[in-house]
Amino acid sequence: MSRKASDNVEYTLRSLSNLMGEKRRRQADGSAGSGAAAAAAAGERSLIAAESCSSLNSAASGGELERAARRQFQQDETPGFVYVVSVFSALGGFLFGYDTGVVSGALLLLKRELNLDALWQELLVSGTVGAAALSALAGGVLNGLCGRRPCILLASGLFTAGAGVLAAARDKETLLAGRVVVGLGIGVASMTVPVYIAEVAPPHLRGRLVTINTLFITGGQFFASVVDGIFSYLAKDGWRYMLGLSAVPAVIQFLGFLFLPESPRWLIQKGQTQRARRILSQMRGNQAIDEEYDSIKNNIEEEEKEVGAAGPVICRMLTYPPTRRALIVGCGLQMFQQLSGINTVMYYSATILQMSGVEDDRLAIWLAALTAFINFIFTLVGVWLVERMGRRKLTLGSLTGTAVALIILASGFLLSAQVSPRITLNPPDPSHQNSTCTKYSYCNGCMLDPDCGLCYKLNKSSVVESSCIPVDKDSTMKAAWGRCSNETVFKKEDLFWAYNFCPTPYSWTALLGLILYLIFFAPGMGPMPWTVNSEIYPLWARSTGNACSSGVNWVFNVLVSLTFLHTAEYLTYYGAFFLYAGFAALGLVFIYGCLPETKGKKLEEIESLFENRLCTCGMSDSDEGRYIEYIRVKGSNYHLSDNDASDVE
Ligand SMILES: O[C@H]1[C@H](O)[C@@H](O)[C@H](O)[C@@H](O)[C@H]1O
Repeated sequence: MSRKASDNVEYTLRSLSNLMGEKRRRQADGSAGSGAAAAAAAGERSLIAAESCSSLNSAASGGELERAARRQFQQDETPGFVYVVSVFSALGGFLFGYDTGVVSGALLLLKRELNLDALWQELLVSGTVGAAALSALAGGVLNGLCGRRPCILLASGLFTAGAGVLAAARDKETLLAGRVVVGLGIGVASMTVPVYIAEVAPPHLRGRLVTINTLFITGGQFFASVVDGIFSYLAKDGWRYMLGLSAVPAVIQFLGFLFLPESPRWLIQKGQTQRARRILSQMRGNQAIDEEYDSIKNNIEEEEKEVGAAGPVICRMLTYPPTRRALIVGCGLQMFQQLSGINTVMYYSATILQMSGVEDDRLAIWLAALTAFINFIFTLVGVWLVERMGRRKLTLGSLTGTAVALIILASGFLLSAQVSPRITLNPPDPSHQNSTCTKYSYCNGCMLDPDCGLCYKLNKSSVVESSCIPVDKDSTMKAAWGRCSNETVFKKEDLFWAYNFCPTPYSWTALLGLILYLIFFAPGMGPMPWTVNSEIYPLWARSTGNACSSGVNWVFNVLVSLTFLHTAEYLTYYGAFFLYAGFAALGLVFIYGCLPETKGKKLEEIESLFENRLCTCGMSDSDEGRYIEYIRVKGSNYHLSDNDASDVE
């Protein structure tokens, strides 16, 4: 991906002015009296400035300078080191995705082996997410005090220790301790990695490199679902492999980061300027770093003068309007990411697939891996699009599609509920326990009750002889008693068992909604909240800003996942998905009004985008639609889309 030198022509000042001279002669021959002719009377330096100005304005004749400058630019290779550093840090994203994704498969085995009740299953899932929320918040202070590198080392240490504890656990209490340790690692990694990558990346690649971190998150989730699928065949101790495997990338990251450098921006802030310069030039290869270095340094000095250094950072952020606005935008983005229901959709993908006619549990697990794969592949599309479309357009387009997909998904559930099969048989309970299952007259009620399932026959695709029966405590694939209690027997007798879904002719609508949801969500709403947050805060507020917004992400993650089943009970499935569609629509209004474009800008320039009132921030993207490229001509910086080339020397 590094920029390859297209040819080896060295464009010096002389060759550029020769180019200018030639063009001037041609212009004088053709039409006299151009603005360039006037500039010809002035010295060589101003001549070049005026010439290049007019040459860039004229699409027909300005091509030479632009091409020359572009060729010079192309010789500035982005060193592979930046990619190495980004990939090693993004392993934190991989572990975030893996550890949050793997638990659903592990629980299937654990609940049988360790006899886990619903409360313990819940604790093992939300213990991690809750710990992540807390440590993301604490990570802000750590990042500010100790730097990005020690935080990444700490996160990989926690991931390794957690994986070890989980793989060796003998009881549920130890498992919970391991999950909490892993959660602490996830929280620190989720807020540090995007910040670190944004701080080492050159501006034209920043969006892409930070988005790679989310690609690794979804990659981790996909890998986890494959591991779950494979080890689900191993009834004894399969969960130990599932939970312990994450130690491998964690150790790799830890070892790698022993040799990788600290963020140069953090070092400059702490006054370690020599080290910062050395690392910055390592990251920029053959490009001059003076301008970037000075701009970071001046920016820090100005920030200190403007905002002062007294008081806790969060108070200074809240009382200084540009950072307050940035914080609202950053936290809002993370909140709407979770409120549009990604984790519910992912978690319930197996159910949605079952609704659409996939009856085998194991097949549903593999199809859930397919869902995670779609999420991963379309995040890759986001990596490709982010520097082309920019953050704002990508997020707006993605959320619009997500809202439409949620409406389709909800309609699928609604249609299915409306044609929900009637319950026609009510066999007596042989155990004489009063189960709630007998009270339902339609499959829809039976499906929403986690204790019941539907046993039925099919007569040419219509459901007949249906009964709502308690589900077996050890396996959701069969009933506790009656016609559907013995899998091998009932399958031979053409009986079917539906747990968590109702067989209806409209189930494909929900499947269509699910696929569209992932296609639209993954390239934009998945990665952009992380990418944008890594860019919008000035250096003094970056750690705290990212800590708060990551904390918001995790808090809403827990809220949405924990409330889904209750929401579905009160509002039914379609009600829940319509609710998420409503949140997505609100998110659209928020993003349209408040999210400015940050593409191509230096981190130090971004603060100025938040100088206007919040609701007008979204309008301040004057560069939207323009392709910005900084090129260096003999050590100076030149902006191809600027008309003023007076700094070309
Ligand atoms: O950006 C990520 C990604 O979209 C994941 O798929 C999701 O599980 C996370 O919650 C989210 O923060």
